[in-house]
Amino acid sequence: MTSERVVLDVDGLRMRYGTTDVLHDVTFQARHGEVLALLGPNGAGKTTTIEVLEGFRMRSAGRVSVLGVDPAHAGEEWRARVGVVLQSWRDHGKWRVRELLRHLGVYFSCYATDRIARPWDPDDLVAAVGLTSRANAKIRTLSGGQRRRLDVAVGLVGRPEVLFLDEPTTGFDPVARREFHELVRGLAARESTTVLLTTHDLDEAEKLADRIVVLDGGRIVADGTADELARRIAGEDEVRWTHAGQRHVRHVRASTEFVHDLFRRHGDGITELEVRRASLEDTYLSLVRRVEAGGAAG
Ligand SMILES: Nc1ncnc2c1ncn2[C@@H]1O[C@H](COP(=O)(O)OP(=O)(O)OP(=O)(O)O)[C@@H](O)[C@H]1O
Repeated sequence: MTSERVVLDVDGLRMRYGTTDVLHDVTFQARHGEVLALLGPNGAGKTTTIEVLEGFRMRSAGRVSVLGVDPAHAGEEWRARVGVVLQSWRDHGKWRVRELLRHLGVYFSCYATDRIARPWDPDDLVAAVGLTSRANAKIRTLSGGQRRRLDVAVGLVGRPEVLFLDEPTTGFDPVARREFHELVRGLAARESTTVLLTTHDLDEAEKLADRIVVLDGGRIVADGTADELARRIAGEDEVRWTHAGQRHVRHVRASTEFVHDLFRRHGDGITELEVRRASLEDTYLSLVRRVEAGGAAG
């Protein structure tokens, strides 16, 4: 459930490396408890955007506020309220999972508030990321997907109010992916955590995100719910039917009227009717092709 409070506020963000601009005037907001997915082709600027918001990169221009604070000048207290999932726990191979989480949690205890108990209890946290059976295992014995779950647990140990996830489910098997999606939805629903994630998995974006922001060539080319984007951009549904023993396929904008008309003309002669609405994948591909061809974004 989202409230009106703006937690991420990005206005006119620009990033330049040498003489190359990689982010042009990026503007978006996320509200308290909202899950926002950043989508876009390789090199679109997703990681750069998320790293500026995490306070790990200095922007070239624009205004950025995370929990009301500019990440470029934020202190320890702000950092304790922000969760970042890094892939940096590979070097702690001799540590055990619960032991590492307990150790890292100590740092957050002085940032506990009346509302937010910090740190997250290590046993509850290993359960939340599905690592209970490996809680006493040494990190070097974890599988790739289990290490990635540990990365997520490390990002969560301080019960962050905002969580940044850069391609979080790379290397997850389908079960781990499903559990991770439930974890993120649960964080947003129960803890009102605001989540910004990047992904190349359109299915993941559709399942997880309240809103999707599509970046291409450093510019925002679409911003809305998966349904809004589909309606605004792809617009065409696929209708398949059989008539007089012949299979037909048509792509139409107004499929309901088209189907009415089909039945008016052929009545019971229509069999095996299927209507497929434009998926997020159709929408995304149509959008990226349009941008590549130099057309206006939707
Ligand atoms: N340190 C850097 N110096 C120069 N150019 C950089 C640097 N980091 C990123 N870039 C460039 O900035 C652009 C955006 O990169 P970024 O990593 O943000 O894209 P991305 O959308 O996350 O891509 P991917 O999906 O491949 O991870 C790319 O053209 C990249 O080459």
